Amino acid sequence: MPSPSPPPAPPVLPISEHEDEIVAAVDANPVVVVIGETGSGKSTQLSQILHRRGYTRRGAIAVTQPRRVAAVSVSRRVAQELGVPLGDEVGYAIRFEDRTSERTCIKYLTDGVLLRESLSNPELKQYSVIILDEAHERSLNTDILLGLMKRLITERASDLKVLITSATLDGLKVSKFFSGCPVLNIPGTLFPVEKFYSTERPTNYIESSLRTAIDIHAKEPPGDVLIFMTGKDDIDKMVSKLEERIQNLEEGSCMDALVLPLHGSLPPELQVRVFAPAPPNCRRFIVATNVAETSLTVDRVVFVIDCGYVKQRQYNPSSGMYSLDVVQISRVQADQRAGRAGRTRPGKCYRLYPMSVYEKEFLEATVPEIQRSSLAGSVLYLKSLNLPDINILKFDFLDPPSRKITLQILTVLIILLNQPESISLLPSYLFSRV
Ligand SMILES: Nc1ncnc2c1ncn2[C@@H]1O[C@H](COP(=O)(O)OP(=O)(O)OP(=O)(O)O)[C@@H](O)[C@H]1O
Repeated sequence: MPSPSPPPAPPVLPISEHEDEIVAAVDANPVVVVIGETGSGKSTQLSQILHRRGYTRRGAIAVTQPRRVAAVSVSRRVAQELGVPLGDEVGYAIRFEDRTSERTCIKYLTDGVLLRESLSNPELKQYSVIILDEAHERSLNTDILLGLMKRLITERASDLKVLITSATLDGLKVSKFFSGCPVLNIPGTLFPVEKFYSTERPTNYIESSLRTAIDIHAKEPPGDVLIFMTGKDDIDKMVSKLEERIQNLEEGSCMDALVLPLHGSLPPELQVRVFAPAPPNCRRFIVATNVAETSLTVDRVVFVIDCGYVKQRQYNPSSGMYSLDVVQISRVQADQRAGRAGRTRPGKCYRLYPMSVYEKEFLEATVPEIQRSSLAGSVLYLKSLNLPDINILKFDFLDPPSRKITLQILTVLIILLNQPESISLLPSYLFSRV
């Protein structure tokens, strides 16, 4: 049998050049915030650095990811770099799938899975280090984990280290939240990404993305294309139209092409197709939602097309309902999207909006989920997690809701539990946003 090919040599990434500084900060502090540009090596290298420097002797390292596909793909990459089988020293745990073993000392998991683990083991004693990666996404789960970490570092005084990492998080705010913990800024990316802007917002971003994709295919050298769409419907439309237009190109005028969708409701075995080797002389078009926005490295992606929109769940206080709306992305999201190119070679990002829109209309960062949710919903969610010894009124949020309203919500929820018919008598502000 042929012997397996040796694992690729780990790349020297900006973060690796700061190894001593990172380890010194972690040695000396219970919490450290690491801000590093996209592609600098936060997701794949921090866990390996701390493993190398002895932090897994007393427990495992947990690294949270906001999305399942990222937990799977990053753990696979780290296992490959360390030359170990996935599920052994390096593994992952996502909803419905646990690929870890007794030997696992670096575990990638979604923030939801870590929260569930904290129900059965409130002190999370199995971990010596917890890394909350991509914290800038500010999902409700991340915000709850930040509060839990604050409590844990007091309870587990000297035997737990927490790292909070992000490409763009407001480091000072998080540092203040954690009593002035150090913030390490790691400059540098591996490869440059050239950005191109449209002169105006397209009236139809699907059509505009299609034209850009075909243009790249016809004129640019080999390299895969990652196209950001807002949701499954857009993706399905885009995939079929793109396949049709590629077929209509003059035979022999372009290399072969393969179009692949990537979104959260795709079964895991179809999601991971984007990481499989491509057929030779073939350009792949990966049409994705924001699941491809953070932590993901798809080897050979050289071109990114960013429509500038995202589908976001938000609460509407006047109707008392949640809706999934297509909204403008934030600058942080735009930079994360551009950062998917230029990871393994120089890249290009086509932004289907003018630079002035990026600079003046996009929000700096995505509005935290807690501020897009109904306060009653968030309180109920926190209650439903059934976290031991949690007093919701005292729960430490990075952006805490008002104590007065939280108290009213709790009172109302207790009343509703006993008299559900009284809901129509309640003032609507109780169900408004945090
Ligand atoms: N699956 C992979 N195949 C090839 N190279 C990879 C892979 N995963 C990571 N890399 C290399 O490691 C680099 C760092 O990746 P990593 O995910 O650790 O960065 P990051 O700082 O967490 O980025 P981001 O904030 O954008 O997620 C990539 O830019 C790329 O060069």
